[in-house]
Amino acid sequence: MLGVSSPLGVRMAISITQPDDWHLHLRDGDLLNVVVPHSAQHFRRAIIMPNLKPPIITTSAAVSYRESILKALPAHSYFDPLMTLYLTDNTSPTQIKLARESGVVFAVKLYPAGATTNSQDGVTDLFGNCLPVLEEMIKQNMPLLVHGEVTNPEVDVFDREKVFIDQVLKPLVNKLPQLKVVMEHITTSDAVKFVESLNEGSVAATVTPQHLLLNRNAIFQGGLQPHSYCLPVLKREIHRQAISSAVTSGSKRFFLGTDSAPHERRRKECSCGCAGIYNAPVALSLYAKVFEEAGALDKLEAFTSFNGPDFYGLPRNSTKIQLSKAPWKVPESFSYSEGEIIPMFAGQTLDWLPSFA
Ligand SMILES: NC(=O)N[C@@H](CC(=O)O)C(=O)O
Ligand SMILES: [Zn+2]
Ligand SMILES: [Zn+2]
Repeated sequence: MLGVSSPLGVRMAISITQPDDWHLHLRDGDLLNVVVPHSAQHFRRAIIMPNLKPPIITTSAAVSYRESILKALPAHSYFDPLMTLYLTDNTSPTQIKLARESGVVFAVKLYPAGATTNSQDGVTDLFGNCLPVLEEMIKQNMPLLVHGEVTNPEVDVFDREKVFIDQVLKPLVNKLPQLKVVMEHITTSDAVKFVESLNEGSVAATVTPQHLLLNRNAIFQGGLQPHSYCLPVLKREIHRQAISSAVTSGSKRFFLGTDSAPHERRRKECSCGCAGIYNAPVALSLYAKVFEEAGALDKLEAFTSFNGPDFYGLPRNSTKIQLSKAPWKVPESFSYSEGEIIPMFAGQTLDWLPSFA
C-alpha cells in the first residue's frame, strides 16, 4: 500500500492492489445493466452467487450466465466473473468434475433449503445427500461456500448462525478436514472463533460492510428500515465489534465479500420484504472507513486484495486502485426497466472515494 501525503503530512489518498469481491449477487435481466458496471468500477473479479430463478445448477447454465454478465459490461472495462454452482440434494460428483474442467466454475454454494432468498432448491440434508459430492470437491480442490444458518423455525433468528456452526460446520470439518470451506457473510463472535480455531488454508470467511458497520439497531432506527434488512440478520453490537477486530487484526482468514444483493424497491418496501442490501457502489468506501476507524489502514489491502486470491489459489491482481479522502454523496437510487434499487446509505455522504489512478 502506498500512502500519498499532503504538504502538511496528512494522508490524502492511498493506492492499493485492485480488490476482488468474493461474494456477489448480480441477478439477471435488465438489472445486470445497472449492477455489473457498479461492481466492475471497483472490483477486478467476483465470485458470482448462483441463487437465480431458476438456480445455476449446471456448468452450462453457469457458462451462459457468465456470458450475459460480460454483455452488461461497459466498453473498455475489465471484470472477471468467477462462477459458482448451486448445490442441491441431487448434484452429482460428475457435475463437480465437469465444473472444474470448464475453467469457469470456481466454487460450489451451499444454501440450506429455505435459509435465504431463492434457497428453496437448496440442500435438505448435507450429510445424508451430499457426501460423495463433497469428496469429489476435495479431489478437485473446489471450495464449498456456505450460507451458515439453520432453518429450523424453532431456533431464534439471531441464533441461527451459532447453531449452524455447532450442528453442521463442526461435524463437517471433523469429517472432511481437507475440504476448503468459506463461511460467507459472518455475523457473530461465534463465527470468528470458529474460523480462527481452524487451519488457515482450509476454512476462511467473507465479511460484508453492513456486518462491520451496523448492529441490529439499524433495522429499527426511527421505524422499520427495510434497506437494512439482510440475512443473516444484523446482530448485537458485541458481535459487530468481534468481527471488526478480527478483520482489522490482519488475519489472513478473512476477506472481502460484499454480499451486495439488490432487490427492486417495492420488493423491499412492502409487507413481506426481501432480505438483501445493495452495497456494491459504497462497499469499498465503507471497508476503508472500518479500517481507518480501527487505525488499521495498513491492513486494508490484505483484506480487500490478497487474502481472497491466496485462499482460492488464484493470482493477486496487478492493477491498482486509489482511495482518496474526499467526501462524495451516495445516489438516492438507480433506475432500470422494472423499477429502481436503493443503495446502502442512499443520499448520505461518505469519506473515501475510489478511483483508478
Ligand atoms: N444476504 C441476503 O440478505 N440476501 C441474498 C441471499 C444471501 O446471501 O443469503 C439475496 O440473494 O438477496
Ligand atoms: Zn447468504
Ligand atoms: Zn449473498
